[in-house]
Amino acid sequence: MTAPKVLVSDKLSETAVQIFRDRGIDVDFLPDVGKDKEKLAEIIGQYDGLAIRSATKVTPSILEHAHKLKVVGRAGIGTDNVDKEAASKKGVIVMNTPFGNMITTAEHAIAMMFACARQIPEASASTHAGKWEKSKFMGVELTGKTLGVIGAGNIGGIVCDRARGLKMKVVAYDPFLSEEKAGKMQVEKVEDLDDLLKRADFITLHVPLTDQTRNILSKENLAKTKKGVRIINCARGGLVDEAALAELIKSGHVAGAAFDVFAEEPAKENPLFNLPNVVCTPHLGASTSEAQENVALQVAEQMSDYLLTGAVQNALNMPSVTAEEAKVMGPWIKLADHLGSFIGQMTDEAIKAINILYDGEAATMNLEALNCSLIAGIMKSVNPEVNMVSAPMVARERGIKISTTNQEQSGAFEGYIKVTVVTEKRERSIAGTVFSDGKPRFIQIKGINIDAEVGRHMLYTTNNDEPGIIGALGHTMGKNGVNIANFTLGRKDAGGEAIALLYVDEPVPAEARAQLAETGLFNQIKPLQFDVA
Ligand SMILES: NC(=O)C1=CN([C@@H]2O[C@H](COP(=O)(O)OP(=O)(O)OC[C@H]3O[C@@H](n4cnc5c(N)ncnc54)[C@H](O)[C@@H]3O)[C@@H](O)[C@H]2O)C=CC1
Ligand SMILES: O=C(O)C(=O)COP(=O)(O)O
Repeated sequence: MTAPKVLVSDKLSETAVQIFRDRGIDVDFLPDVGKDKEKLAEIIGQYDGLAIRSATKVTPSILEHAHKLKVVGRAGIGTDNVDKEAASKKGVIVMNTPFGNMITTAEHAIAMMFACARQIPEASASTHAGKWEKSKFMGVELTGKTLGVIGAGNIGGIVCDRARGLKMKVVAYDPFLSEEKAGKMQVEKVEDLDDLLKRADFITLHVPLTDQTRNILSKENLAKTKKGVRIINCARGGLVDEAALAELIKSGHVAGAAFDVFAEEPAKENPLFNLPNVVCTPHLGASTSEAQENVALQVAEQMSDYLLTGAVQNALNMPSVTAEEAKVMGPWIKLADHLGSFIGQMTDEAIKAINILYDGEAATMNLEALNCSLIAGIMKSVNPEVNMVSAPMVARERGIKISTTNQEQSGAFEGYIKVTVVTEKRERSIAGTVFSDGKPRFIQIKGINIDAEVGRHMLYTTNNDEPGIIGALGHTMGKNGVNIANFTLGRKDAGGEAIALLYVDEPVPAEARAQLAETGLFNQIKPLQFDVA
């Protein structure tokens, strides 16, 4: 197997490069290429992985050129620079490092709050200029003031903790924050953003940029704030209406602002620039040596794990699979893919629903990952580009309802997976298990019990149970030079519906299938292919 190849297209710590190399991955460290979208589009086709920070924009047009790409790793938290929908469609996993820079960013928000409260940057510049303007820079204390935290997740939570240490009163607006957690954090949870806006002396933002949070501090909301408020944004540009804020600063309603992030970055011009008591930093929230080591190390480990073992951690568009799970579940993931593939190859009408039953051992596994594999197996027969990442989205787009049931061991097998697909015309089902040799087996088709090893090339036939079937199949394969590796038969009742599944060493040619059809013994003759590698 050739080594996977990764491109580092932003300024990551070289620790990442070392880790990729140590894990046997080819790596190109081109930290300026992320800013050059033409160059990135030109070279991205060579890479299995792309490691980025916030400068590289992973757009649909970049992804169009990313023919081999399997994973985008964000050494940091925010992934708003990655088009996750386009990546999912293309089957590319997007992962981030949700904890590596959270302390550093929270500390930056606190530093910005102090800087704004005491006008430190302007006072420093004035002192450097030899002006000694002692009376010009009158500040405010933080002790006893109310801090309004919008978004109390990882970073917001640390900011709350630090602010409590500074003896501030903290009110948090975060619909996903439980009363219990708020109680533990010693913050007051407000249900209504207006409540926070009216009461806060300082407001700090720590939400991701989404359709719900975009412009959360709109012109209208900014107007509801308390006179003399100071606003800190170390989360994302686009959360605050910068022009409206600039007007409120000029009018004296807002006493100051401290921004690390801007609607347009790199920010060369901005309505907030050069206003009194506005502190600006160039997206430095995560820029400490500690945080950069953390995120570089973590992203390189996560990407290497995925490329080398299939383990998935911190992905935004795929369920997590630990390295341990990847090892144990490997054969089951393969089985799920084969079951889906059987159904996909057999079905040529629109699928309405996929019902999946997990029994015994299978039910104890990471079912989300098994579902993804199974759905991918089904969808691949329509679109070979579909994989575990894109399959759920493709199924959703087609309006397919997916339901799963799990149950304790119910039969002779320690566990099995059964999938039933519902179309306009019929229901079709297949079940399979993994034997102790780690090989997936089909154990039931159409409710008929069988025991079939899965091969790259197979032939599936249905017939009425009558003499001559084995002979006809054996004779026809022999006549056409097709070697049979394994032959499985099953029937419902004597003389009733019967099936045969042949595992053959080469594809069964059309001529051989025509000869079988001519015998008049078969209701259905279907060549199948499975990805057994
Ligand atoms: N300036 C910088 O260099 C850095 C900025 N960031 C940014 O900081 C932000 C926060 O990151 P984390 O704390 O790690 O994220 P997180 O996911 O841990 O927390 C976000 C919180 O926002 C809450 N939330 C979501 N929608 C909301 C809404 N409509 N209203 C109120 N709350 C809502 C969520 O419930 C969650 O608790 C992100 O935008 C991230 O990109 C992160 C690292 C560095
Ligand atoms: O982690 C994040 O969300 C950040 O915004 C940090 O961005 P950066 O890696 O410093 O470009």
